[in-house]
Amino acid sequence: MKRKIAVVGTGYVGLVTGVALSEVGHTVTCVDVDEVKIKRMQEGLSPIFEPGLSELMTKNINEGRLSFTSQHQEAFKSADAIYIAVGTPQKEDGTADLCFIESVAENIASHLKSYAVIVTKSTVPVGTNDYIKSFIGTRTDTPFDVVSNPEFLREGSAVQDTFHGDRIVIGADSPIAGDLIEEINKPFGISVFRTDIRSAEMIKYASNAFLATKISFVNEIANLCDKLDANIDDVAKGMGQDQRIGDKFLNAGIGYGGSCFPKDTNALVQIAGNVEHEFTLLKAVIEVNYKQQRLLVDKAREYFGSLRGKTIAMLGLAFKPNTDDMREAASLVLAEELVLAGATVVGYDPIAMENAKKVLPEAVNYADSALGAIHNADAAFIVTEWKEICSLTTEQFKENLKDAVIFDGRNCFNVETMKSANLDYFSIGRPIVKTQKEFA
Ligand SMILES: NC(=O)C1=CN([C@@H]2O[C@H](COP(=O)(O)OP(=O)(O)OC[C@H]3O[C@@H](n4cnc5c(N)ncnc54)[C@H](O)[C@@H]3O)[C@@H](O)[C@H]2O)C=CC1
Ligand SMILES: O=C(O)[C@H]1O[C@H](OP(=O)(O)OP(=O)(O)OC[C@H]2O[C@@H](n3ccc(=O)[nH]c3=O)[C@H](O)[C@@H]2O)[C@H](O)[C@@H](O)[C@@H]1O
Repeated sequence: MKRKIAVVGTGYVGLVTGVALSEVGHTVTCVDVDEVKIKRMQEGLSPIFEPGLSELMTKNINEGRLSFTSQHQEAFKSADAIYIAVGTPQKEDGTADLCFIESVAENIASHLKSYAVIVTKSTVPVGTNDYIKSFIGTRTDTPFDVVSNPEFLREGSAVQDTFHGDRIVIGADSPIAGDLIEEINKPFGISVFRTDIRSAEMIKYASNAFLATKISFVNEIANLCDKLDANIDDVAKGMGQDQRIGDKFLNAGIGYGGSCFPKDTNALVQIAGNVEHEFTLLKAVIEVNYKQQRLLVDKAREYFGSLRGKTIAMLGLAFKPNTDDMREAASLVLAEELVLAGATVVGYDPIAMENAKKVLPEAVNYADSALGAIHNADAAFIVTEWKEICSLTTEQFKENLKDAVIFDGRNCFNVETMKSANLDYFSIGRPIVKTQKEFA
């Protein structure tokens, strides 16, 4: 059955959710407090870069199933379900900031005129849905239910993940409300896991924390490989063939960034702290990632002796390929450290450049191509493994770089190829190729 749905918040999660729900036949109105964004979307323009999103958005607007408004009451009018997809950023102390959730709860309490299921897609600490329920319940007489439906999409493949996810988690204390959300999701054909609200909230944090743990673990193994002359490529392959471990999320590099792993791991440490549980393991995961994000600067400093006066080409600025999102990107940390060390930074990213200019240190310069960035630079830092960056050739590096040295934070290039091209090459947990200079 086709339903009428409101989606509150049109970021990576809200917009993709709204577009996907309209694509499977529901009538969706997305609401956001950002009027500039709403105007853009009303004109059929996506405010974010996400492969495949613009096309689906235009299609569903044209077919009359998808619309955008800045008025909550318009979106909520006769909605069967109201999806909350606003941000839950990190506060100074690491806890999740629920101010946007509260403001949506106020919006719902003021404008809810008929029964609706309120669906929380945002990542929220355990107990938040109970809070939303009592917050709204004490402010309106209109009946409603609350369901937790955490989101597992990844940026850069959000559309693909939404249509082909591994599972849909529905946490409901009211079976009727849970059934409605299951029915809404039926056209996706993805298996559904039903549980209670608090467990659903915990599944989201536990999943992100586990994936972050896998990354920090493999990075520590890579750091050991560096010291013991083993090769992380083969170590990860050998580990991954054990089905209990699995071969996904074992790519060593300069750590995890993005809008979720850093904030959600910090939030879970705080959530544990609130019930007097010291989450020692997760604290270590966070600490490992902190060091890992700075690793290329340490390696370059060791190589050159001092970075003062050196020009470093930073290739890739977004926190991962295929996104324009700069939140908690390793490039932020690296640029800051390089500038502090007296180096000149020339950045390049195929898509995230405009967003990068807003958040990277002012001293950073930009090139309009990868080749432009490495031209006359002393060294190249590979920060994000965009296809365009990984397909640079050894000839291009040699023709353009002054010192012909590459510090690869994403293990993009083949070690043997670098060796035969006579390039100095440092990656994470793989053999060093050093042909020209003595280590300082
Ligand atoms: N970005 C991601 O890949 C994923 C994010 N999540 C979670 O989903 C939630 C949303 O994340 P993003 O989409 O990245 O957020 P975002 O920050 O990109 O977008 C949030 C949007 O909500 C709007 N907003 C704030 N208050 C509002 C209100 N009262 N009414 C209407 N709109 C309002 C903002 O203007 C903004 O456009 C977070 O809890 C996040 O942890 C979960 C899975 C994946
Ligand atoms: O809650 C969220 O927001 C989302 O967080 C992550 O998705 P995302 O951050 O978009 O991207 P990932 O592909 O998970 O990458 C996160 C970071 O980990 C790094 N990473 C990933 C995998 C790997 O093997 N090694 C590694 O260093 C990436 O470079 C990136 O910086 C999760 O994968 C999603 O399931 C989840 O919904």
